[in-house]
Amino acid sequence: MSEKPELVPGETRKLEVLTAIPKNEGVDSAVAATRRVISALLHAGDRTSAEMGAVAAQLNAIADHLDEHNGPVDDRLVDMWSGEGVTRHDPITGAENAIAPPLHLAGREDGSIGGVVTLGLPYQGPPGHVHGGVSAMLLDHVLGVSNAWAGTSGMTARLTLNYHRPTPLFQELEITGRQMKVEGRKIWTEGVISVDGEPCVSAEGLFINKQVPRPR
Ligand SMILES: CCCCCCCCCCCC(=O)SCCNC(=O)CCNC(=O)[C@H](O)C(C)(C)COP(=O)(O)OP(=O)(O)OC[C@H]1O[C@@H](n2cnc3c(N)ncnc32)[C@H](O)[C@@H]1OP(=O)(O)O
Repeated sequence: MSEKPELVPGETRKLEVLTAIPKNEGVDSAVAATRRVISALLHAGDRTSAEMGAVAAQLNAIADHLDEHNGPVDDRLVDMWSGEGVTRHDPITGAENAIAPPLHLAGREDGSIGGVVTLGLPYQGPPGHVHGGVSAMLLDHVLGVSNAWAGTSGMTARLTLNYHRPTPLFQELEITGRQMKVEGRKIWTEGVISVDGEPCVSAEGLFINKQVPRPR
């Protein structure tokens, strides 16, 4: 992940994609297929007429095949962190991560960032609505990327969530974030998840300017 230099007064940035663009080949295409499987399994449940024993055998065969060709996890960690720019593996935006919805984010000239995402059954909490922990995960990440976009990043020290109304599944959610203030090592950042312009969840984060070293 590259850090952007601080904006000087009067400087603006063009809109910029801040998340990995999924490819229709390689691991990205397999991950996209896996997301379909996760969703379809949850949709199926135990009342399905599908033969789940056969499904489990097929999926285990795929996992065995991948395990046979995978190297040590330490090497993979180095590989994950070797590039500059956006991450491809995180659980919110990662094109290589099947648990990521995935959310796509872009930086805006006014210093904020934003993106849209529609969440399905794997992210359900209350009936037909998004799990509160999932909203917190999305907002933590969006606040973190907002800091990267603003040029001063840190680790989450405190995240305060306000849940204003239930967040619906199967509807387009807009998620925005903005760095508000930096004082010494302390960074204050805010974000919101909205539907049809109405806020569902808002977040205030305190981040501390500290970086965990990359694996080498
Ligand atoms: C483009 C793509 C990019 C891609 C960008 C990808 C973005 C990913 C974003 C994900 C963000 C995460 O999930 S990060 C992972 C989740 N977070 C963590 O695991 C953090 C775990 N906690 C820690 O490591 C530590 O506690 C830190 C780093 C937060 C702080 O430790 P430290 O560095 O030793 O600092 P410390 O001296 O304790 O505190 C410094 C000052 O902050 C205050 N402070 C510290 N913690 C708190 C707190 N919880 N609430 C209030 N105040 C606090 C202290 O009182 C002190 O104030 P004063 O005395 O100076 O006034």
